[in-house]
Amino acid sequence: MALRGKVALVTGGAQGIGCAVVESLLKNEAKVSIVDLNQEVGEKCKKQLDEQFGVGNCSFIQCDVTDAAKLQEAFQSTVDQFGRLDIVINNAGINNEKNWEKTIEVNLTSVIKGTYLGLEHMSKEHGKQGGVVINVSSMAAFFHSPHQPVYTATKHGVIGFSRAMADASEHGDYGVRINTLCPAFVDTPLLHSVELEENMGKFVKFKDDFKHRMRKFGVLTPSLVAEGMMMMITDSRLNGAVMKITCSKGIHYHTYEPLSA
Ligand SMILES: NC(=O)C1=CN([C@@H]2O[C@H](COP(=O)(O)OP(=O)(O)OC[C@H]3O[C@@H](n4cnc5c(N)ncnc54)[C@H](O)[C@@H]3O)[C@@H](O)[C@H]2O)C=CC1
Ligand SMILES: CCCCCC(=O)/C=C/C=C\C=C\C=C\[C@@H](O)[C@@H](O)CCCC(=O)O
Repeated sequence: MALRGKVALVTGGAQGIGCAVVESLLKNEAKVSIVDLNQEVGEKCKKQLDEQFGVGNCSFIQCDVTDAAKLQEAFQSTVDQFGRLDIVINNAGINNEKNWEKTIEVNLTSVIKGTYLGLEHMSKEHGKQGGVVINVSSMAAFFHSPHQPVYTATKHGVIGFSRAMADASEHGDYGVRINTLCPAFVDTPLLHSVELEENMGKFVKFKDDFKHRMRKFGVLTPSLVAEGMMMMITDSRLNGAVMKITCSKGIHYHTYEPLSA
């Protein structure tokens, strides 16, 4: 499955799920722009990927996705450097119930902004060639927990927004597919934040229940999540899809009842 000649932008691409997706994209000969808040981790990630895949195939742009101007610059810099944009993965996310307003800004508002910026650079309504947007939600949108009420709300929002935008894209003939990825627990640094009072606030007292769920439902690898992401990037039939990835059922799709009066 070659993506030779395609250009991808991945937010939160410096570690965790995002880094695994960046690696998969490079393995399939795409050019990739890594957009991440963390300068040190981002530069280390790019150095490693340059050694693995050769210089010139990926770039790192230090950017806080909640800074609208910086995010717009990151998209433009990507197009300036690689000449086009075909794939946008709005992956950056945090888990902070103390600073819950920030969680909404990163996990939902910035996903909306990243989707709209993707349309500016890919949609036929703007004279572009089309493309695909993958927005990262979570199985938390299907299995809520007392531990992370605002995180859960943001992930519900990502699904609702993405499905509505997929319909808008179809009705408006944008030529851009918009799909959602809902992993269960994944072995990344983010998962360990659930034990921290600085992240969870008063909800940290529920951490034992959360850890029980992790033991019950299992913990996925970032590489399996990247595999699911690549499926939604390359399957041109998928628009408005909601992919779930769990230990019990692997990669599968949520099915919705047909709309009826
Ligand atoms: N780890 C898990 O169990 C699950 C994670 N997810 C979602 O997957 C996505 C990726 O999460 P992980 O890889 O687990 O987390 P992670 O913490 O390992 O990686 C997230 C990356 O996003 C970056 N980031 C955070 N805030 C940012 C900002 N304001 N601007 C730019 N970059 C920013 C971080 O620097 C980091 O490199 C998130 O949306 C998360 O909600 C969904 C389900 C389960
Ligand atoms: C800080 C990161 C927190 C991430 C939180 C998160 O993603 C929570 C996930 C919660 C639940 C996962 C449940 C998985 C269940 C499956 O194993 C299966 O039993 C569900 C079957 C139903 C289905 O697949 O629709």
